[in-house]
Amino acid sequence: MTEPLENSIHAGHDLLVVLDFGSQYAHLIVRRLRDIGFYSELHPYDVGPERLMELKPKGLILSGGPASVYESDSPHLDARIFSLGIPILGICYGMQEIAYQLGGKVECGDKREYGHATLQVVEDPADGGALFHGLKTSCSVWMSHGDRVISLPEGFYPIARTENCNYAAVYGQPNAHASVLAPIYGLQFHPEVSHSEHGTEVLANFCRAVCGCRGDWYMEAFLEEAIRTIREQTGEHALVVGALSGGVDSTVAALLVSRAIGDRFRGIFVDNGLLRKNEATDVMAMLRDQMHVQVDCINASTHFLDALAGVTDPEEKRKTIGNQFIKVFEEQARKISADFLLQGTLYPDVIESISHKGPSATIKTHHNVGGLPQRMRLKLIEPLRYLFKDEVRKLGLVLGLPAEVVYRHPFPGPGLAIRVLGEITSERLNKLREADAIFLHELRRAGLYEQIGQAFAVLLSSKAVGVMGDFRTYEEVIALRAVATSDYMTADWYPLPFEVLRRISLRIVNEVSGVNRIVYDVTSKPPGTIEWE
Ligand SMILES: Nc1ncnc2c1ncn2[C@@H]1O[C@H](COP(=O)(O)OP(=O)(O)OP(=O)(O)O)[C@@H](O)[C@H]1O
Ligand SMILES: O=c1[nH]c(=O)c2[nH+]cn([C@@H]3O[C@H](COP(=O)(O)O)[C@@H](O)[C@H]3O)c2[nH]1
Ligand SMILES: NC(=O)CC[C@H](N)C(=O)O
Ligand SMILES: [Mg+2]
Repeated sequence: MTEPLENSIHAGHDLLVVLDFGSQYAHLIVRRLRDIGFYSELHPYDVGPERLMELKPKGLILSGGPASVYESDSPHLDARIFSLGIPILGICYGMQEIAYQLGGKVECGDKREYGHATLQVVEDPADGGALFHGLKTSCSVWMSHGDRVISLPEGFYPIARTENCNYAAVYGQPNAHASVLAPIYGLQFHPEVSHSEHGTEVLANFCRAVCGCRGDWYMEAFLEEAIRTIREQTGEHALVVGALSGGVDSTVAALLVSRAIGDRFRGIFVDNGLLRKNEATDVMAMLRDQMHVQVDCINASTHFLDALAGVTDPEEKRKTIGNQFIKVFEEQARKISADFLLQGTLYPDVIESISHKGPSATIKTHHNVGGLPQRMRLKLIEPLRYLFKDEVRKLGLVLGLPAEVVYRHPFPGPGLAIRVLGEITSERLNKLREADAIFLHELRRAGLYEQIGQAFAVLLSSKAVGVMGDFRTYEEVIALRAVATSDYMTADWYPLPFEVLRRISLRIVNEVSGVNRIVYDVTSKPPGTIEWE
């Protein structure tokens, strides 16, 4: 993701660069730092000193990683980086890499160490104490390693130990080692995980006391800068078009652009006939009347439903819907001669695309508008490109977005089409809409909506026999799905109270005609996915 600095937000903030050696916690480090007010970005471990000098970070953090430094194909830092005069903090593999490169020794330990350990800060002979300044001298930390440093490079000494690890934290004095021009710290434990007591304070000490960062990352400041950048990017006259779904990402992106350029932003909300009950009206009222965004609702439901007639395969549904969306967007953009396209790309999408871990298997083709730019030759605006979802939510609140929009459950682009299993007809869509509305209403009434990551009803593709008022029925089955999740990558089914389930089940079979049976989905992700198709 090498891109010109003037287009990014490095320029305005003290930057900390985290170099990714493949740890599953690498982006957690970035998130922790941002949470405590220090702007940070993830870059690949082999970014090189030239690019780093352009980025001008005030500090470098080397992440952990699955490899062992002494193996032949393990990832290594360009050694010139040690001489850039930038303070460095190595975490786990990062610390082992520092030792390995500067003349210390790392070997495979006889005991692996996972989980809690008690850290003891040791007597400090010089000035390596900045990292633990103001903290207890004994605290609990979280370890996850098999290798260990057995001798330190010249000019380095230990500043903390645990029972199994003499070098749980180490310090290298500037100039004590030939190629070290700024302070270097190493931690064998993981300060970024919440199980490490004082982990956040250790990171904060590194940023503030060692690197001299001011802690200038907060949403109000970001908002002002983002608005300025969008104005510069779009000039005086250009029009920007953006697809809006009422979901938090596209709504926050649209508010930002509207703030910056007013009615030169034109939002398009597509009623594709696959929306939830009252969704088109509610979303339009929120965007237009409440948030004063210029947005048109395009009713394309006949096109979508016609195209979906007879389609039952989940991937074919997604493709059909994606094509229909593109058609609508192209037509609208042509009509108003827009120059820019707004997209709600988030930082995890960017990280994913630079990951050196290689491509992963396609489970589902998630529809988004990513297919648009090449075909329309519109220039892209992606104001949320450096933000995580929780930062987008914070920004939404700063922009005055009501909490119910900010904390709304996500809703997939293909909508109810992937929740009506099997054939999609208006009649079946309507049954699902009614059942889904009852489910969500009862969750809100029971005060459970906010605790659940996502909840919805699914109309199954098989029918069930039942008895209603002495008559035999043979009707549709509804499955209820509610999951607890923070990132939607993994999820657990939510243990809804029996009384709530009982009320929902009773209401759906009584109020939605053509449905005679309700089941509750008790599958986590993995092995299930959140949606059924
Ligand atoms: N009905 C729609 N009309 C116009 N654009 C849509 C519609 N549904 C989806 N999109 C576009 O597809 C993008 C991807 O949808 P996605 O659901 O991933 O994000 P979101 O709706 O913005 O946020 P959330 O993840 O909270 O639902 C949206 O940001 C929006 O640009
Ligand atoms: O915009 C989208 N287009 C899609 O095709 C799509 N499929 C799933 N989802 C949403 O992604 C999250 C994870 O869903 P899965 O566990 O089903 O993959 C959940 O939040 C799902 O609702 C989609 N969103
Ligand atoms: N978590 C890590 O960074 C592990 C580093 C190295 N692979 C070890 O086992 O010690
Ligand atoms: Mg959505």
